[in-house]
Amino acid sequence: MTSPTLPDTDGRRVMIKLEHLTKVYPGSAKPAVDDLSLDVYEGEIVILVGPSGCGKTTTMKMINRIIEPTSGRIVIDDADVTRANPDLLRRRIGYVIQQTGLFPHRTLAQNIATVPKLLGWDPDRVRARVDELLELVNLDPAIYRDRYPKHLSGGQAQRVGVARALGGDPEVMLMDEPFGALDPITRERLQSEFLRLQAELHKTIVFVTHDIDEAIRMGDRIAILQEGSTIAQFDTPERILAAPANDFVAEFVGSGASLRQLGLTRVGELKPAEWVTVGPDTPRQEAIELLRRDGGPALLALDADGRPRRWLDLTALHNFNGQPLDQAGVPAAAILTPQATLHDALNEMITADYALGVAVDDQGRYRGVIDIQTLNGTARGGSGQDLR
Ligand SMILES: Nc1ncnc2c1ncn2[C@@H]1O[C@H](COP(=O)(O)OP(=O)(O)OP(=O)(O)O)[C@@H](O)[C@H]1O
Repeated sequence: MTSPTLPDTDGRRVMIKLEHLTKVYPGSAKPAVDDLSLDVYEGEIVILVGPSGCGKTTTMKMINRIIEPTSGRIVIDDADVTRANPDLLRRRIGYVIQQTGLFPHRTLAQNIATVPKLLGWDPDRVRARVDELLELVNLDPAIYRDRYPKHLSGGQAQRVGVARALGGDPEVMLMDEPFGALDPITRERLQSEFLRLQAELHKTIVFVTHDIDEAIRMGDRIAILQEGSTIAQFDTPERILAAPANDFVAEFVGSGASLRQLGLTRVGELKPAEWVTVGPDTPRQEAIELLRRDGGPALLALDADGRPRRWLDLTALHNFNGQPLDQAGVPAAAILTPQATLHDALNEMITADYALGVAVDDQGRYRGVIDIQTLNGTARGGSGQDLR
């Protein structure tokens, strides 16, 4: 696939272009998909999210031509595939669905080998690819290669579904509620695994869900659809949460939007506020004066390596009996690594002694504090960084 690029206004390459796509099922008065136009950039995950029956699956099935559009055009990698041979097209598109669609009477290796075989790869290359893909989705090939789908848990079957879709190394993946039938814990694990995989593979992905949390977690951009696959808003998760385009989107995103927004920001992205700190060898009298001058409720004692250890209030300092300062007072909880989200921060802070999170670097060294104003500022769409 070495065709000329098709830049859009941002200069990013468009990999999938839907133009005025419409589907009217025979006997239906209303289109299931009504004049949908949408661009998907190379290497991004676009989520289609919307209420049941709004036309998400119909849209996906049109992209890989399981369903023929009534009108409109589909362009993939610069080629108009609206009239391309559907069998050839499907070898270039990985398709993952909720029910996995694995062939029950074929081993997992045979399932995963489906497209590579159709592509005419030699048996050694197919075998190597199957093992590589099983490993990629965290299933040991020695154990799983010769098993049958019925021997798998839901999560494992879904992993094999992903491996099979990746078989021929397609540039485009269509994923229709791939994790929809899994319990919440398995679902979150597979979402994380898939995001890690995508960070390596950079596929262009259209992903359908009706779960807004999944959309926010997985999407580079989210198209919120109304009936007839009409786009209510097509934007990044951050902007959809911060500025819903209309009442439909606001209602769909729901009352938890502010909390969800906190899940999008990592502590490492913020400049934490300063706090008064002391080291293990700071003399007690100096610590007391520091705290009095600061007027705050407590000092943060760091150890010799600069890691936060204890909170020291005036009582703790007065009761001090000579031990190093990083062993007095109460333990510093709510320690936040750069990878922690502000949602994690809130969770920690509400049970901490001083309702403060302590931001540390990757080595656990003190960077500053995160307080409720930081969270408030982020939830309200500001920087939330000027705190005290
Ligand atoms: N084969 C079909 N024949 C006639 N109508 C259909 C057919 N398949 C889907 N529809 C109708 O088209 C509309 C869109 O259906 P579609 O399955 O695309 O929606 P969806 O958004 O994927 O829904 P869900 O989230 O429930 O899977 C619905 O009104 C549905 O009843």
